[in-house]
Amino acid sequence: MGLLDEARKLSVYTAYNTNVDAITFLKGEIVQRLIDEFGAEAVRKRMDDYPREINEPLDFVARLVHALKTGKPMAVPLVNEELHTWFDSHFKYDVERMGGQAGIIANLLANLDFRRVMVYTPHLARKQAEMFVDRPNLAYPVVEDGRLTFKHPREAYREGDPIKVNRIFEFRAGTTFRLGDETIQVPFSGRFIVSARFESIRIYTEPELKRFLPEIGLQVDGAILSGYQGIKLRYSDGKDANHYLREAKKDILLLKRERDVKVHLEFASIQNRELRKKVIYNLFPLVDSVGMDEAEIAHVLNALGYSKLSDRIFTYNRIEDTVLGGKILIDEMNLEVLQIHTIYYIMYITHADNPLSEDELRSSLELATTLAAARASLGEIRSPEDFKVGTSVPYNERGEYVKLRFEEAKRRLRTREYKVVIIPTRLVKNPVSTVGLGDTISAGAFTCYLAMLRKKGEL
Ligand SMILES: Nc1ncnc2c1ncn2[C@@H]1O[C@H](COP(=O)(O)OP(=O)(O)O)[C@@H](O)[C@H]1O
Ligand SMILES: O=P(O)(O)OC[C@H]1O[C@](O)(CO)[C@@H](O)[C@@H]1O
Ligand SMILES: [Mg+2]
Repeated sequence: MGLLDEARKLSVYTAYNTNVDAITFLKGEIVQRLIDEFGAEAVRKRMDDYPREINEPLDFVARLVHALKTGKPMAVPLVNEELHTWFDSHFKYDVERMGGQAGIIANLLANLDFRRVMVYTPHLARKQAEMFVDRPNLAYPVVEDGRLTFKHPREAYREGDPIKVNRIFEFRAGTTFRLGDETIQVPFSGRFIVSARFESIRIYTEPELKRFLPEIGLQVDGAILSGYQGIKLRYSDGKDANHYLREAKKDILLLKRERDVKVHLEFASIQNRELRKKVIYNLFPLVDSVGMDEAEIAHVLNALGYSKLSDRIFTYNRIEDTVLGGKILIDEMNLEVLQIHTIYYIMYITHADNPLSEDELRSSLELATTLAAARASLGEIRSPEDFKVGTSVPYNERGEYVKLRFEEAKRRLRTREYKVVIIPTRLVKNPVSTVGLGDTISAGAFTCYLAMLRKKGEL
C-alpha cells in the first residue's frame, strides 16, 4: 500500500481518447452462428486476406475468428458507419462503459484518490461526460474569457459533440466452436475491439486550449497520452495524418515547455503500417515512457523492419525475444522507459543510468499487476481499498517458468547497458472483463515510477 500512497500524491494530465465501450461477452454459440451465417469457407478465405479495416460484416467475422484462434488482444478499425445497424441486429450489448485510454485512466486515477486528475478529450458529448466518475479530484480544462479554468467533465459537456461507440468482444479461454472441419478452442482470455474510425472524430487539442498546455504542464507531475491510433491517413477536408501528428508533437513540447514534465504514451494497435510508422517515428522520440502489449510490440518491431523478430514475438511470446525487442526499441527511440505487458508477464526496460534500481522498477510492476488483478476481479476500481482485492489473486501458473526463462535470457543477451525487470502477472481466472486492464497496468506502473523518481528528488 505504501507505494500507492506515494503515487496518490501526484497530479496527472491525461488525453486524448474517450469512447463508449459496448461490451459483448462471446459464447461459442454466438461465434458458431456467425460462422454458419457466412459459411466456413468464406470466413476462411477472408481470414487469409486478413482485412486491416472492417468495411463489411465478413471482414469483422474473419478478424474476430483469427483473434479467437490466436487468443491475442487485437483491435481493427471500423470505417463503414452503416455497419452499426448490422452490429445492432446481431449483438445485444448489455454493458456500456467508459472506453479509451484517456477516459479509463482518468476514472481509475480519480477513484484511487490521486491529488488531481486532469482529463482532456476533444469530443465530450453528454453521454460521454456522464461516464466520468463523480469525483472532486477530476477536472476538465475549459477556456473562459481567455482564461484557463477547470470543471468536472460532467459540467463541461458540449451539446452536439459526436459520440464514438466501440464494440468490444470479450472472449474466454476454452470457448470452443467449429470452422468447417476445424475445431477451434480459444487459448487465452482477452478482448477483440472494433474501433469506430469516422471522419467526425479527431485527435487533437482545440486551438483555444493549446496555448494553455504549458500552464497545465506546470500543474502536473506527469502526463499520460494516448489515442493516436485514431488518427486517419486522410480526411475529406484535406487534412491528413501528418497534420495531426505535427500538432500532436507541438502538444507534447508545449506540455514540457515550462518544466520537463514526464510523458507516458500508451500505445494501441494500429493496423495500417504506414500510420503505425508515422506515430512511432514522430512521437516516440518526444516522450519519456511508452507502454504496450505483446501484439503491439510485435507490430511496432515489424514497422521498424524487424519482421522475423516480430513474427516470433507474435507467435511464441518468448521472453528472450521480448527483451531483445525492448532493447532495440529503447535504443532506437531513446526512450527513458519501456513497459510491455503480456498475458503471463510484464517487463520494464530502461538504460543502465536510470535513477531507479531494478528492485524499485520491479515494485512498480508489482503494483501494476495487482491493480489489474483488482480491476479484473471487480470490474472497476472504485476506491484505494479495492487494491487489496488484487493482493489475494495468485501469480499465474507459469510464474516460476517466467522467472527461469528471464534469467536464461539475461545470460544469453547482453543486458549490462540496461536495467531489465520482469514479473509474472497476477491472473484472474474468471475476469469480469479484460478491456482496459492494459491501461490500468500502464497507469499504475508509470505513476509509481514517477512517485519513486520524486522521492529521489529526480522529478
Ligand atoms: N484475467 C486477467 N487478470 C489479470 N490481468 C489480466 C487478465 N487478462 C489480461 N490481463 C492483463 O491485462 C493486459 C491486457 O492489456 P492490453 O492488451 O493492452 O488491454 P487493453 O488495451 O484492453 O487495456 C494483459 O497483458 C495482462 O497483463
Ligand atoms: O483506438 P480507440 O478507438 O481510441 O479505442 C481504444 C480502445 O482501447 C481501450 O481504451 C482499451 O485499452 C478501449 O476502452 C477502447 O475501446
Ligand atoms: Mg492496451
